[in-house]
Amino acid sequence: MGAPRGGRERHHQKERKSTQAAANGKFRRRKGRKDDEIEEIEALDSRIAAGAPQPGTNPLASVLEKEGAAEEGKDGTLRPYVGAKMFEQLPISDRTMRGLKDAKYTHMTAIQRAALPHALCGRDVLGAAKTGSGKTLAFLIPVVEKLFRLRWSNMDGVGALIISPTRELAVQIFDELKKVGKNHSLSGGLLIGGRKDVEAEKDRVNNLNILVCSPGRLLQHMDETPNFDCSQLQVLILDEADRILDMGFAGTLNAILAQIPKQRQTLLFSATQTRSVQDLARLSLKDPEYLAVHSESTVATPARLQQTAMIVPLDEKLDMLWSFIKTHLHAKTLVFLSSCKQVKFVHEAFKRLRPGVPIACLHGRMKQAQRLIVFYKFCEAKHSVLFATDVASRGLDFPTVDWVVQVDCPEDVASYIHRVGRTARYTAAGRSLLFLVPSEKNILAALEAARIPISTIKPNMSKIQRVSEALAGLLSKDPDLKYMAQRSFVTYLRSIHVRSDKSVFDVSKLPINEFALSLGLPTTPRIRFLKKGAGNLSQSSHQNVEHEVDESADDMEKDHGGERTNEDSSSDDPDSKADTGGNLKAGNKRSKLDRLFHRKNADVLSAAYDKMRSHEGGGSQATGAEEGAKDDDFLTRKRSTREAEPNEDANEIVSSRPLKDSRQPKKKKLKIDPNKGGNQRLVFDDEGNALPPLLALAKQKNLGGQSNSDIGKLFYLEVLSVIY
Ligand SMILES: Nc1ncnc2c1ncn2[C@@H]1O[C@H](COP(=O)(O)OP(=O)(O)OP(=O)(O)O)[C@@H](O)[C@H]1O
Repeated sequence: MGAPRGGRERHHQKERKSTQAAANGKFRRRKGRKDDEIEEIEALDSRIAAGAPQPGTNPLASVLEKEGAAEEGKDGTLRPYVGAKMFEQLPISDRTMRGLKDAKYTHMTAIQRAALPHALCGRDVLGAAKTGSGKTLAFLIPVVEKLFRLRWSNMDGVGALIISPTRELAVQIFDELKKVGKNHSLSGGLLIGGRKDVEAEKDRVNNLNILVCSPGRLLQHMDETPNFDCSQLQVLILDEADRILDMGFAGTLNAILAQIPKQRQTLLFSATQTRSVQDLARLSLKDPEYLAVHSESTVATPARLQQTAMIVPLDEKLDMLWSFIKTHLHAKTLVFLSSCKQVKFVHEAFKRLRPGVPIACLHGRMKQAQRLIVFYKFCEAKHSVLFATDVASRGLDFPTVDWVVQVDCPEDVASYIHRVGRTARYTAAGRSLLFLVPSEKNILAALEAARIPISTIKPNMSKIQRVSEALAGLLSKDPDLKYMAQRSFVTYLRSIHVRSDKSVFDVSKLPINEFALSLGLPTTPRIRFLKKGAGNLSQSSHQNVEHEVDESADDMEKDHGGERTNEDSSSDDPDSKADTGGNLKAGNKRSKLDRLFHRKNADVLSAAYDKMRSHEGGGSQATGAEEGAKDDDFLTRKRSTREAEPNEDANEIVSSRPLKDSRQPKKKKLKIDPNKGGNQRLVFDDEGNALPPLLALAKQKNLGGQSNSDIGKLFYLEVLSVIY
């Protein structure tokens, strides 16, 4: 039964009226929102212009009288912001402020206090600050704010490029961008090598406003993607610029710079600044503000980092590493080796020996999805050991790393600083241990000259657990493992051979036959590159010399030659160079070592070894490990060098945020807004193929209990996702 005709008509009229009223209301609300936004932008612009810091000054030197968010413009004056200590004192939008609050970012770190006032004014910045001191936010906030104040929309295309040296770092920056930008209606994308479906990216890339990229992939899009348009670009960010150059991306970077507008803002950040970065800055920055916030610091590494070195004969390195792991079963440890092949071998061999703690490896020859699985797993692990090459040394923010162990000596001081910087991040404490073979002792003087306080310690020999025999047993049963050991042996010697500073790296001083035995090899592999000019190192006189290791096999693993490729090549990775003679190039750079050592704006660290000893029982060290002894039993003090003031950084980094929070593992948030037009979330399967949207939605529902492959998928789900 229907309503009487007149009644139904009246009912429809009423419905139409209310729909129209709702539409008008919506329109008014939307218009109101727009007006509010314009008003907010005008207010921000005025405040930024009125309070701009003097060019050439460091805002850290100023102090704002009144803390907290005073009410804006009540008495007609515009609130100053130079010298601000809290984000809410800055002229930044309400949307960004809400994002920062949700992420529990309230107080700024020193580099943020120094760089943000200049960067918000649109100035170019060359920023240097210690590892773990918050450089990422120092460049992300200006990016988001600039585009917001320009009322950038999807129709405007690419407004900002953020270039990172490694894929993992790009992923991490993208995670941080999502926190800061989540309340903005800007879109962002992650463009990194190692994914097959570059075609799908090509369809979307033009609609995205902020691109976080590795250099190779970005240039690939610039060259191959029809209509890829960066002509409206407003901001360029170069994170870890010196690493981008060290990895051989100078050519790629030049090609990128040639294709973007000269009229733009450029921000360039790194914990270590080299001559090449200064050259790059001259080329790509205009009247930049040089902000080196820790240059006056008495130490160049984080204040809460306790650093030690230990002289370890080459043929005892694995015993020492094994003993360290066994005595630190309750720690989270990052172990650096110099090449992929060493990482692969040590990881595989130790895995078979079952140390009693989860172990994993990360290097540039792994498939991209696998790399991200390892990356996220290590982020979330409480007790774990990760064997890595320098692919993990820059910028990566693994939470709660207790120890960084450098089994192989870093190439230079900058490399040392970045490696140890994976621990003691933000306000956390951490420890590091450097193994040096006797002939590498000279690097200690260079580290001291670079204001790095490092104590020399010696192991407690009664705690040493030998592994060579166990390795020999494994290798005798497994030819594949034996081959890995041979290649690890050759690659290590080659890495020393190509380094130019012979006062530290002298292959002729190494006990190579003993080294081979220590890896479990019954005979010493023959090494082609040592035949000539290897000084007193004579392999041929040794009866145990084996057939030459087929180095051509190594060569076959070389990068595909170019810096750009769509596939899983290592083109975006430092390892591709490290394993294949790329060190020669790096070796040339070593002629600049002296200048590096005397660099003024490196990082900082402090921490007396005495304090380290008294630290016993704190953190998650080996206390309570059933199988192992305590670390302090294993490591004993020999000599202490310069000792820094314990709380040097206390005034520079203040946060109301509990320490625990800064060390929380990053949880991925997946948000779907089906009403959002323009940019669509792309979803890829394990092979990197794009999935239809509905299937993608179905898959996202199952992300609760993540298997390994789910974690890999998480990364792909976020490629080209929208920032809400
Ligand atoms: N203002 C802040 N308040 C609280 N935590 C912060 C703040 N700024 C940064 N952090 C946290 O400090 C840690 C280190 O920050 P970030 O990774 O940006 O350091 P970085 O200087 O870029 O280090 P690296 O030189 O190693 O790349 C991160 O976990 C980040 O979330």
